Amino acid sequence: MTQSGFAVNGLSAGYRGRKVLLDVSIETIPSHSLVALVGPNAAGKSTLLKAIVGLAPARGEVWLDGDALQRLTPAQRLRRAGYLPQTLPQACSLTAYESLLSALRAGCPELTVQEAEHNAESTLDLLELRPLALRRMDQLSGGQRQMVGLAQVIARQPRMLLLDEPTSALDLRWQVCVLEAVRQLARARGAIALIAIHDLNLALRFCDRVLVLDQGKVLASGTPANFQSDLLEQVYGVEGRLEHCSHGHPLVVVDRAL
Ligand SMILES: Nc1ncnc2c1ncn2[C@@H]1O[C@H](COP(=O)(O)OP(=O)(O)OP(=O)(O)O)[C@@H](O)[C@H]1O
Repeated sequence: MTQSGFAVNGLSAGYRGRKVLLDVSIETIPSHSLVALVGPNAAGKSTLLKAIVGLAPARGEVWLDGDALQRLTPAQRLRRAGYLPQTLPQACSLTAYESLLSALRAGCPELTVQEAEHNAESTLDLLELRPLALRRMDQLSGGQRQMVGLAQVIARQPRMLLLDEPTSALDLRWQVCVLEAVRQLARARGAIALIAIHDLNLALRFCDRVLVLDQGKVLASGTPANFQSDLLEQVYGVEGRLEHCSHGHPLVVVDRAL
């Protein structure tokens, strides 16, 4: 692959001989894009994100701007693709700002102090986190710590963002703020974001493409407008409908579990 963008070809991964991802391929995702990675529990979403950054053993090709990421070390991959795990950052005695700066210095040692401070401060502004800057991490709520974790990834300004359920601990307002901020990064800086997310309505509302993973395989991939309601039964085992809200956005309504 020589063009810019991100793609995966024939990626398989597993744990101790048990296969979890089976020959996953993702067509080229261009710059400026947000892609939602959806699917039921244990489908392999986290494993896919980890395999991309080299944190889960995998075979296959992962391409970013023509470079084969699988030939790089996990540390080198993490420089290109910022990864937010499902786990929250440590509840330590550092302030949110100190923890952000320290993650930034560890991840981007080439930055001067002024550059690191500038990146940290612009990230706090983007995510509206100034009010938390001087609060200790061990005195923040779970959602607040999740926001700081996201800030740690965004402040490094990676080409690609791999976010594992970045809104799972957040209330309605912060869920929207996070997705708007990631979309702004994609649109303004040309970043690519792959976001594992359970909330189909957020995925359909904010992402350019939705990738449905089920039992370790890509079952469907398309724009939100092409999302098929049959997938609700097939993948999630629920009876549901796809409606459109008064603003025209697709909306998933679940009637019952089957
Ligand atoms: N470290 C591990 N060791 C062994 N098996 C694992 C490990 N991590 C995940 N698995 C297994 O791999 C499968 C896929 O897990 P994964 O976390 O990738 O799914 P997921 O789609 O992210 O699920 P969820 O939506 O519940 O977070 C599951 O069956 C899980 O039990």
